[in-house]
Amino acid sequence: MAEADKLKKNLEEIEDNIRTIGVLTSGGDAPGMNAAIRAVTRTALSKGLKVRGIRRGYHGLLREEIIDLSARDVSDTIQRGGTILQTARCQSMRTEEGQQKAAAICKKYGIDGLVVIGGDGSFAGAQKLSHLGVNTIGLPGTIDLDIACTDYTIGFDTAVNTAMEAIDKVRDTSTSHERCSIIEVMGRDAGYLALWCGIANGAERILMPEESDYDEGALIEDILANKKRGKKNYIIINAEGVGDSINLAKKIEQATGIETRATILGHMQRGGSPTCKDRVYASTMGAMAVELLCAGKTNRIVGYKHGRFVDYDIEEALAMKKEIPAHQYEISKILAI
Ligand SMILES: Nc1ncnc2c1ncn2[C@@H]1O[C@H](COP(=O)(O)OP(=O)(O)O)[C@@H](O)[C@H]1O
Ligand SMILES: O=P(O)(O)OC[C@H]1O[C@](O)(COP(=O)(O)O)[C@@H](O)[C@@H]1O
Ligand SMILES: [Mg+2]
Repeated sequence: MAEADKLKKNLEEIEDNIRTIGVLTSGGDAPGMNAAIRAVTRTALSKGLKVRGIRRGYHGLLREEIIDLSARDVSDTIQRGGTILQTARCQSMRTEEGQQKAAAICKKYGIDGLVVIGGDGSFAGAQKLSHLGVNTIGLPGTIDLDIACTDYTIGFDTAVNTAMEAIDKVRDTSTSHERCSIIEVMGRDAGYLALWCGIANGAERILMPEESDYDEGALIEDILANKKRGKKNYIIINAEGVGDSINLAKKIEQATGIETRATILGHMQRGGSPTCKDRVYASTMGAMAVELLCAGKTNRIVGYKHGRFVDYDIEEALAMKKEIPAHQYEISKILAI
């Protein structure tokens, strides 16, 4: 048999081995997750596979909250925020007992390939399942953009645009009253939303968890100097992980005499209809996850690096470190003069 025919036959055999694909969303929800679920479902169905949706992440898997998904079940979902499968955080999945139970449930329901849409924590769970014999592929789904192996995560584009539009509105009133405004964006451990909004909204100062030991005295000085330069407001974008925006506003007002208000954007950043980019990239990644499973791959994460969709070994991906791009942070400071 010619090499090409052998390869084709091998691939067909591997495809035959995967009969049922499961899909779940885990960790914080993110706009575009539905586009990914839809793409996983329809790509798998188009290959003659069965698709099972697992509700409420690993929590639902352990409770056997498993439903069949048809092409129609994912109709009218690509434009919707949130996740139609619901999501959860699940402590017992962190234990060996929980992981073994989860793998046994996958086997019970014939799930031989599983797509996990979530962040680093969710991938750690996927890795454990892969070691227990369930073929798993992770898709990066988080508004935080804090996954090292990829330049893109599902939901970031929508969330950052939502936050940017909200901050523009706060800026209008802040300028009218010549105030200092602190706007708190999400990001427990990650400053990407803050950095991008800081640049996009022309903020005077960006506070990120990665640079959390900022000098409060220097900040007060800068606010006063900014006023002397003739600027009509002072916008601070504060990432959730840095701390208490309301308290900081009080301190600034006391020290500078400038009226200061804090706005916490909160969960509105996680909702809403996904942008075109989130729909298209999430669809591409969802389809790719199924292709990888059918090619016999497991323990992989799909990423987008240097303009291409790629896949990485989960261990390798979780070991990568991601840093806030220093040059972008420097640019934000220069542009604030
Ligand atoms: N080390 C781990 N081993 C197994 N499962 C994990 C591990 N870390 C997290 N998980 C599972 O993944 C879920 C989501 O993780 P979390 O860190 O909250 O969100 P994200 O996936 O967005 O980073 C956790 O609630 C837990 O069920
Ligand atoms: O909704 P919760 O449970 O309060 O979590 C808030 C956290 O979730 C996020 O929105 C998303 O984080 P994950 O995607 O890692 O779950 C963070 O920005 C935020 O700090
Ligand atoms: Mg996370």
